[in-house]
Amino acid sequence: MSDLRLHDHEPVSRAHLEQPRLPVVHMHVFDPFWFGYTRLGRFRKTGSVRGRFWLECVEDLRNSLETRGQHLFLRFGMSAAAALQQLTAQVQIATVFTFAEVCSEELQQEAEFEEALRQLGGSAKLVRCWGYTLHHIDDLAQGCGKPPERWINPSLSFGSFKREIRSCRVRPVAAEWQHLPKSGGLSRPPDVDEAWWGDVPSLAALGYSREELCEAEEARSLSAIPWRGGESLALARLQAYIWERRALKQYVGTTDWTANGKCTAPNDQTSKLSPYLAFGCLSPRLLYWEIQRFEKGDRCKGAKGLINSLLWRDFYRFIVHYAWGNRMYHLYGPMNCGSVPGGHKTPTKWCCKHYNNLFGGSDPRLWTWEKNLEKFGKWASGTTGFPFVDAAMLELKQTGYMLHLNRETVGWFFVRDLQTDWRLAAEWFESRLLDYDCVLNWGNWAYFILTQLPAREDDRPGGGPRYTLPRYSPYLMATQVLGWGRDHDPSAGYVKKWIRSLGSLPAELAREPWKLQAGDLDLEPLSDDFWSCATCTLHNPPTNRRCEACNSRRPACSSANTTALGIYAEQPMVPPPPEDSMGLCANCGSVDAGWASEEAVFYCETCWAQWATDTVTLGGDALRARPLSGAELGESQISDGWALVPDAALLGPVGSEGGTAGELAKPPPVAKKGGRWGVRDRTDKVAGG
Ligand SMILES: Cc1cc2nc3c(=O)[nH]c(=O)nc-3n(C[C@H](O)[C@H](O)[C@H](O)COP(=O)(O)OP(=O)(O)OC[C@H]3O[C@@H](n4cnc5c(N)ncnc54)[C@H](O)[C@@H]3O)c2cc1C
Repeated sequence: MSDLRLHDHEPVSRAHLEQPRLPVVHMHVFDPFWFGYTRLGRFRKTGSVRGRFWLECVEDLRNSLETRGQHLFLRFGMSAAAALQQLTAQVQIATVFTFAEVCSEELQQEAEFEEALRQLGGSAKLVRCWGYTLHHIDDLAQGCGKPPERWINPSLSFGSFKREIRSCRVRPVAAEWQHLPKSGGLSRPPDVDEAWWGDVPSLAALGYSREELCEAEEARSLSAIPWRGGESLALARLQAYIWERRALKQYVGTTDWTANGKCTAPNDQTSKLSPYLAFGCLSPRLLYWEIQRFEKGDRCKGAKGLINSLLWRDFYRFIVHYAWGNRMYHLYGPMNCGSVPGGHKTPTKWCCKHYNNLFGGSDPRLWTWEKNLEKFGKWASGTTGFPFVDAAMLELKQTGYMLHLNRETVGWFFVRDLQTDWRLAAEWFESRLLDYDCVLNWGNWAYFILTQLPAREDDRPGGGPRYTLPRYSPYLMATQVLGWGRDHDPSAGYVKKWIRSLGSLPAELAREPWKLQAGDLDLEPLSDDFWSCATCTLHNPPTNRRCEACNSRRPACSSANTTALGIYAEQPMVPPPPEDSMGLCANCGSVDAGWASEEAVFYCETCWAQWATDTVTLGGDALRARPLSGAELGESQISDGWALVPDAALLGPVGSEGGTAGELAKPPPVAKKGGRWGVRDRTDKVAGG
């Protein structure tokens, strides 16, 4: 069983209903592959916080089955194919019902399992059922009026997907097998010794170290939501969110970034159901129908917002299945694989538009994609010097959770400002996220984050003068880092929660500590209060070092304020925008807010925006005019990625957190399975429901 629930579970329903006279074995296997290491960064594939959640889900499932007179066949330390062999020593298998997979590693395991089943001889067959999505794959063709292969292509946008899927129905929740009477209705389990069924393993038995066990333990006390796994808790959370707290009215949606105050984790502005959806403890269809039921009595914008979020899940799952395949893991993104077999030869219209977006975006093929472990290490360990980024990364590391808003912020900071191979960051998320889900994580990185690269003059395809301004700002480019910090964490409560050393600073300085200069900590007062000038008595804003009227210095403060700021006493790893943002624009001559270029020439915001618009207009044609040559896109560079980096180079400060140096130097188990970094050019068929 891969979706760890009993409601709306097609494989379980079909196993019980289609051959009611045959006994049914429910099986779950903890394959060591998932507890190994990621390919590039050698991080634990399943961090211990998620590992513990997984065990809780399985425990809950086993209990639910037992209350219905059923058992769960459990094995760990072996693959599902090996477990199948143990199973066949006791029972004869007629049919195996399972969920269809779409990502390469899961497909690889599915293929191994199918092969093991085939080698058993006999007539046993594997039936793959479609699960996971709100819309059933079999309904797409009829609902949308054309076969999905015709319209789901690598450059399909979410907006177009939504338009197409609008007329497709959502099936009712399939709960039929649960309603069968306990005796007589359900198929019986096979008659074998109790010990044979196996037990839920401990984290230690799965190979986690003592430090990792402590980490999992601590996460619960640090997290705003003490996550526990299991279908029962998922259903309780759903009930509480929709019916008890009627929280749909407060839902603003993960991508509605204009709604302020979203980074206080316990609030109801998002559902916090993602770990349950990721482990399949909650069916998206059950959630959908509950939202519809709520809407009948109480119409609200939040209901549409939450359904929209579920459509994002569908979008990624279907596009990976039909179009992206392994291109999702490509350095240049799934729409822009260049000469990769099956990839686009030239950028599509969609990607030109998106890579030249509002932010003056550029084509990822033109980037050097540094393999800079020092930068990555600072990002992952929450020591970039930008508190809004660091707080989010510390929350992820210590609890396994991060709000969508923060995922975007740290992601954009990573690609725009650190300009390091984004796949390493995606792997860090893979390891750490409690709600990790292959298509959602890699899909969001590839579709949402990678498309936000800023353009620089050097990236200009075709040469010749094109931009009105010489270069993009040398300063922090991910505006979310400061802007969203101000909007969503006005009191800096979030930042201070995760970075204790900033606790005594006023909100603005806690968010932007570089505004403190040498000697500032000796000045009075460091609070949110205005301070009055000793010379002229004017009340000055808390961040002013000198009086606005007479230029006198702020009075000295008591020693209580001289907290050790650690890394925040220094400049962050990317220069923040200069404090004084007013100046004479070198382009239009006005005195206005703006910032300087890398050549230290000042331009106002309007001219920068105009430059970005010109980039959008001109970028597409220019890119199409000059497809990159094979020489620029060396085949090995494309397919090998970081595999070209010697093992030793990967042993950085962050990599070493995944285990000892000795462990890290070993070839990762992932490599044996391969698959993920190749390009899959077929779509696997699944059985309809
Ligand atoms: C770089 C990056 C990586 C991500 N990795 C994951 C991941 O591994 N697993 C994961 O579940 N989500 C991922 N997301 C999407 C999103 O951030 C989370 O689903 C969301 O924060 C979960 O919180 P929630 O349940 O309160 O969301 P809600 O707003 O309550 O949304 C309900 C559900 O809709 C789905 N959903 C919401 N937003 C998105 C989205 N943008 N894309 C796809 N599905 C969405 C999720 O299943 C979510 O639980 C990622 C986003 C980014 C930017």
